[in-house]
Amino acid sequence: TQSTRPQRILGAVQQNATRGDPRSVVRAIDQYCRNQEWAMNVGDEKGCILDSVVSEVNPATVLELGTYCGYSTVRIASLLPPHAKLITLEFNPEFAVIARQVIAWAGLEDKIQLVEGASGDLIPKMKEQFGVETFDLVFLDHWKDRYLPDTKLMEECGLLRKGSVLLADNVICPGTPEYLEFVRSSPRYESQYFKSHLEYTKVEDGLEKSVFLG
Ligand SMILES: Nc1ncnc2c1ncn2CCCCCNC(=O)c1cc(-c2ccc(F)cc2)cc(O)c1O
Ligand SMILES: [Mg+2]
Repeated sequence: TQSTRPQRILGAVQQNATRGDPRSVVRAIDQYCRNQEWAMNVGDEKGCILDSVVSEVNPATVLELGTYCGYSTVRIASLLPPHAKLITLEFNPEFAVIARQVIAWAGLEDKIQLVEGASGDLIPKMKEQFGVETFDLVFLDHWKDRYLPDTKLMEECGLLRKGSVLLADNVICPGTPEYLEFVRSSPRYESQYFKSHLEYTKVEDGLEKSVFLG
């Protein structure tokens, strides 16, 4: 039977990456997606910007919206301090099955909790079900029309504190116009655009970093 793209990405990891070596997992996925077939990972160019923001924030708690195959999940978790935790939400069960195996190959199961479900349903349950107070860093990489409603939802649920950092992928391509307008005009956020390119292409895209001011 025909394999799926996420299954082929997992195969590339298992063939080319070293178990327990997260950076080799990231490299294997980038090489596969650049040379064999495109996939919607944040990729190596935007990934370097992601790395610098993660290192700067040095977060104890991270929320990722949209896991896909776990590329950015592994990339972020590989930079976290010892007791830090990353919760990643994935809607698609097929993607979740693959992401769990990619995360296991990287040896990062202890830092990462993958939860299946829609962000709009799970965000209000974060405190009671996952014992989270607030998130130091949120990486938004899910449905582009959910970035704004979910940001408002996180505020309402008390999941953001003064200084929490939101980092949003794809603010140009596919684009998140309502979200951009909101974080750039709201007095409660300090935003900065990092110009880059859509993963594995020359098309413009970028990351928007927004600090919640409380
Ligand atoms: N827990 C949850 N709650 C809600 N939605 C949830 C979810 N978990 C998952 N999803 C649903 C996310 C579906 C994938 C989102 N990402 C994207 O749609 C995406 C698309 C492109 C792209 C660009 C140019 C093109 F020509 C084609 C595609 C690039 C990217 O970097 C992207 O991240
Ligand atoms: Mg993306």
